[in-house]
Amino acid sequence: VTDQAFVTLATNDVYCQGALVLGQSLRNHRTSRKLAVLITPEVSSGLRSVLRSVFDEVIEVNVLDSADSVHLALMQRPELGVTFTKLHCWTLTHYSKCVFMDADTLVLCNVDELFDREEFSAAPDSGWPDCFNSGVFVFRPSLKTYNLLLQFAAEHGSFDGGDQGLLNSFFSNWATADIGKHLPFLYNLSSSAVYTYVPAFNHFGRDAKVVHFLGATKPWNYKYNLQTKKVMQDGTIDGSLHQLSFLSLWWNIYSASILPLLEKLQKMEESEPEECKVTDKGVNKVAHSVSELSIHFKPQEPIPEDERKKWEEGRIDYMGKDAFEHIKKKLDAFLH
Ligand SMILES: O=c1ccn([C@@H]2O[C@H](COP(=O)(O)OP(=O)(O)O[C@H]3O[C@H](CO)[C@@H](O)[C@H](O)[C@H]3O)[C@@H](O)[C@H]2O)c(=O)[nH]1
Ligand SMILES: [Mn+2]
Repeated sequence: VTDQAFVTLATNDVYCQGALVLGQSLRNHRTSRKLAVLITPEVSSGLRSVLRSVFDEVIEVNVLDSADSVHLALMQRPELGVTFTKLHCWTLTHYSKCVFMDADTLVLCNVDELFDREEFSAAPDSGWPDCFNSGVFVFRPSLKTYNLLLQFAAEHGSFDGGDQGLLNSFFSNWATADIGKHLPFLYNLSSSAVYTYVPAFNHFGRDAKVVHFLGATKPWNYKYNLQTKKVMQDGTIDGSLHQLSFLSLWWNIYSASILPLLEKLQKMEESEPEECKVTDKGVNKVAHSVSELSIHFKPQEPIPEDERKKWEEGRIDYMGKDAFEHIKKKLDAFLH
C-alpha cells in the first residue's frame, strides 16, 4: 500500500534516535505501509542519511512556513512552535491516510489494522480519559484541515501548551461522537500508566501493541550497558519491572539495529578528506549526538564530575580531547 504511511516527527538529533527505533520496530513487524519522518532544519546531515536508511521518506519542514496571516499570528506565539511542527503531518497529501506516532513510541507487533480506522482516531489519555493522547492517531492529510488547525491554533492557542491540548479542542467531539474513533488503550500504552492500575496491566498488558514513553524521561535518557544488555537502575529510576522490560526492548532495538548504522556513518565520515571534515558541520553534529548517548554508557574510568557535567550540558570540546576520534574510541570500547 503506497498511499498510506506511518508518520513521525523529530526536530533534533536526539529525538531522531527515538524516531529510528520506532521506524525499525515497524520494519521488524513487517508493516506493509510507507514510513515517513518529518524533520526540521536543525537535524544534522549525518542523521538525515541514517533516517533515510530506515524511512521511505525524510521530509524537511520549517518550524514556521505557512505563507498566510495565520503564520504571522503564530509568530507571536513562539511557545506553540513544536506543536505547530506536528501539525505539518496534515500537509502530506500524497498519502490518503496516515497514522501519526510520536518518536517516543515503539510497536510490539504489526499494527497495520490501524489504517481501517477513520480520522480522527486516537486512544484515551491516561491522565484524563475524556481527552485523547496525541502520541498515536489516525488522520487524513488535507491542506484544508491543516489551515483550519493553524487558524484554530492562532485564535485559541492550546490549553496545555502542546499539540495535545490543541488537537483535543479542535476534534472536540472525540469523547462522545463515535466509539469507532476510540482506539483501544493497548495502541498507546503509556509506560507510566502501568503503575496506576497494576491489576489491569497484569491482566491485559500482554496484549499491548504500542508502548509510549510519555513524560520527561525518555528511553535514551536511561543508562544502558551494552555488554550485559541491561538498562541500568541506579536509584533514580522508579523501577517497575514492566517499565524496565519496555525500556530494555527499546535499547535492544537501538543497539542491534541503530548503533550499527551510526557506526557505519562514522566510518564513512572518517574516510572523508580532512578539510571536508573540518568544514562539514554535520560531522560535528553527529559527534555531538553520539556523545550525548555515550554518556549513558558506563565509563571504564569514572569521568571526573566537572567533565561529565560539561558533556551533559552539551559543552563539548570537539577539536580537543572530546574530538570525534576520542568519542568514537570510547564507543568502540563498549561495542566490542
Ligand atoms: O524537542 C522535541 C519535542 C518533541 N518532538 C516530537 O514531538 C513528540 C511529542 O513530544 P513528547 O516529548 O513525546 O511528548 P510526551 O511526553 O509524549 O507528552 C504529551 O504531550 C505532548 C505535547 O502536547 C504531545 O505531543 C504528546 O503526544 C503527549 O503524549 C515527540 O515524540 C517527537 O516526535 C520533537 O521532535 N522534538
Ligand atoms: Mn510522546
